[in-house]
Amino acid sequence: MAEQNDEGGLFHKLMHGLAGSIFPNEQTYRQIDLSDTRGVSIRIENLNKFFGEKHVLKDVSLEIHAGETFAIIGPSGTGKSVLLRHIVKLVRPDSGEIYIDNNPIFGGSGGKSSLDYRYSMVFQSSALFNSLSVGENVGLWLREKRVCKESRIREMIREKLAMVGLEGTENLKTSELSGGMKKRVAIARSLAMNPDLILYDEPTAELDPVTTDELANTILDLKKSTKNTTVIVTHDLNFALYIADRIAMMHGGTIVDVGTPAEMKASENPIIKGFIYTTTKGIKG
Ligand SMILES: Nc1ncnc2c1ncn2[C@@H]1O[C@H](COP(=O)(O)OP(=O)(O)OP(=O)(O)O)[C@@H](O)[C@H]1O
Repeated sequence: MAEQNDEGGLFHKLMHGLAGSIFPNEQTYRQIDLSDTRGVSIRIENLNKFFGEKHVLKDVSLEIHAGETFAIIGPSGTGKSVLLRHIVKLVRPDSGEIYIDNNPIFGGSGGKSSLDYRYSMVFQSSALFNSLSVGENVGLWLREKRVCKESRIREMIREKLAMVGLEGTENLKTSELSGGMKKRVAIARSLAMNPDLILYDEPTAELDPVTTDELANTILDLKKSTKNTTVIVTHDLNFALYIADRIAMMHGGTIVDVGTPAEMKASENPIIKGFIYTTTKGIKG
């Protein structure tokens, strides 16, 4: 499992199915203007990570622009999730740095180390609390941080559920939902904090093709109504081609290439061509 991070504890973050936020101190929570969301830029420089003898990330460098929907694709076990977890400081690199809006998050030299941006992560499992209703799950972070009055929290829960096409579901039991609905509730919960950065780890895992399409359209709709930066790790090539502004292909712990969906489809790189061929079973289109 991922390591303890230095921003308040891994358990606390995972408990909510989202990564929370990086603020210099707890007081800042009470001064948050939740209507003020921006997209953040991410610059990953020469990141290396070893697990024992295993060199999982090999000098990874990557730039993700503010407001972009960026997909990281590649076969299983190539380091996609490990890279994603570095971006939210669930894992520390052995060397290298990640800059968010030009601030080094691991405290390298040349910038402020304390940041004030909100990020949330939608985990593969959705990580909802079955004992809570849909609305209670969505409102968890807002209530815990007491960022606004209860009446506004209820309003925000309704707004976020509407954004993912689940209006009127706040009183449903979470345990009664389908996999696709759970995923959308998990997204609504992540949206509750109006994140500047939202990360998805294998969002289409365990979803059937119809539900995957619905999820893709939900994410595309969110792109129109939010300014945040979105990073998606997936091995679902078609999903990435459909929703991403740009895509990075990972293979064996390195970034093979980065480009728009059209550029990736037209790539002559044998690793990318091979991945497209195997995931589409050779079907052209
Ligand atoms: N905490 C850890 N301790 C030891 N090894 C790990 C840890 N986390 C990941 N790994 C290893 O790092 C490699 C990359 O894992 P990662 O989960 O990033 O792959 P992935 O590309 O996301 O693929 P998948 O979609 O199958 O998860 C794998 O070999 C995995 O076993």
